Amino acid sequence: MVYATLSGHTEELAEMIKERLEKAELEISVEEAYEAEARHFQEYELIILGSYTWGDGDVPDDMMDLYNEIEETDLSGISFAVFGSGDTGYEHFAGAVDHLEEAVRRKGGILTAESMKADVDADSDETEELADRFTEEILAWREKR
Ligand SMILES: Cc1cc2nc3c(=O)[nH]c(=O)nc-3n(C[C@H](O)[C@H](O)[C@H](O)COP(=O)(O)O)c2cc1C
Repeated sequence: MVYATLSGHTEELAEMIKERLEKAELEISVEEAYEAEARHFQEYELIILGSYTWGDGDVPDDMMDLYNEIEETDLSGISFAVFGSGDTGYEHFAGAVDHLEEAVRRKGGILTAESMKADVDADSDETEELADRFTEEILAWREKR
């Protein structure tokens, strides 16, 4: 799992997702986006990308190097899931999630679950439910492999 966070919300989501996957006995390693390199993606069964959104629905700076690498990497056969934190008060809610999803798709990556977009102002039950759904889809995909 690779994520970018500024004020910690995306990190909280990452933690929720990690907990759930570990409960299902999956082994998961977590890195912040600035530490990660797309060329290592092929070493993993699944890559989970998480990001907050910046500017006008944009991928934030600390995700940008990785995003650009993704654009230059053949992702054929590599499996992904994407999540992010955003604010529905902005015109492009969690736009970075859409950009990452599109980049993965363009480069031939396989999206294994519907992307998860969590509103920073949502109550915690709602966010927990989103995380449940997201990880359940990932686990269902894994069962089918
Ligand atoms: C300057 C600025 C621009 C933002 N632009 C967007 C945006 O376009 N769309 C969106 O959904 N959220 C936007 N946000 C909200 C953040 O993505 C949101 O607060 C998120 O929860 C931050 O995640 P983090 O705590 O992991 O850093 C913006 C926030 C700031 C401060």
